[in-house]
Amino acid sequence: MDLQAIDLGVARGGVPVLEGVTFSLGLGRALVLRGPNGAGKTTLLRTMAGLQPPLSGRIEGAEDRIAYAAHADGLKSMLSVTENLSFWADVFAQRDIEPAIKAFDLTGLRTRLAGTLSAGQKRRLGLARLMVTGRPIWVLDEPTVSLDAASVALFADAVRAHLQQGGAALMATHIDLGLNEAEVLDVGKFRAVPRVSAQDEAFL
Ligand SMILES: Nc1ncnc2c1ncn2[C@@H]1O[C@H](COP(=O)(O)OP(=O)(O)OP(=O)(O)O)[C@@H](O)[C@H]1O
Repeated sequence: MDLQAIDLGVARGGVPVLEGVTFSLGLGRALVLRGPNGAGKTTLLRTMAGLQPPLSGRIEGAEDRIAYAAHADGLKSMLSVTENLSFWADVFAQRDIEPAIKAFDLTGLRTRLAGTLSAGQKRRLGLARLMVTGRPIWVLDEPTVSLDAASVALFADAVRAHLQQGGAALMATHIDLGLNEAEVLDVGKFRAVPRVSAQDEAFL
C-alpha cells in the first residue's frame, strides 16, 4: 500500500504552515521534499511520522510502517555501538544488526560508547538504526548533516538498497543524493495562506 497524504494541513506552534498537501509514495520509490528554510519540510515529515496530528486532511498507509530519523540522533551515549543497535533491534523485534553495521561502516567502532563518537559517526549510527527497524518506509529529516562525502555515498547506497528490497523513503535534504529513483516535491506550492480574521475585516 502506498503512503499517502490527502489534502493534508500541518501546523507548527499552532500556526498553519502547509495546506492541501497531496502526494503518494509507492514502495520502491523515494520522494525528496524541497523548499527553503522554514518552508515546512520538518513539520510535514513529523506529521507523516505520526509525531504530531494533522491540522486537516488525512494520511493513509503509515500505521506501523514508518521508521523516522530526525536531526537529533537520540542515541544512548552510555551504550556501545552494537548495544545501541541491539537495543533498537529488540524494540522492533528484529535480530540481525550485522547488515546495518556493514552498510554504515561501523565495524571498527563496535565497542565504542556512542557518546564518544564524532558527529558524523553518531549520524552514521543513527541512520544504521533505520535498517534494524525492519520498517518499510524511511522518513528522514536532513539525513546527511555532519556526513562527509564518503558517508553520504554509504547512505545513498543504503537508501538505494532499501528501495530495491521494496522499501520507500520520504526525505528532506538540500543535497543531491544521486538517486535516480527519487521524485521531488516542492512544498512551497502548499504554503498555508495567512488567515484574515473577522475582526480585521471591520477595518478594510
Ligand atoms: N515550536 C515552534 N513554534 C512556532 N513556530 C515554529 C516552531 N518550530 C518551527 N516553527 C516555524 O514553523 C515553520 C516551518 O518550520 P519547519 O522546521 O517545518 O521548516 P523546514 O522547511 O524544515 O526548515 P529548514 O529547511 O530550515 O529545516 C517555520 O516558519 C518555523 O520558524
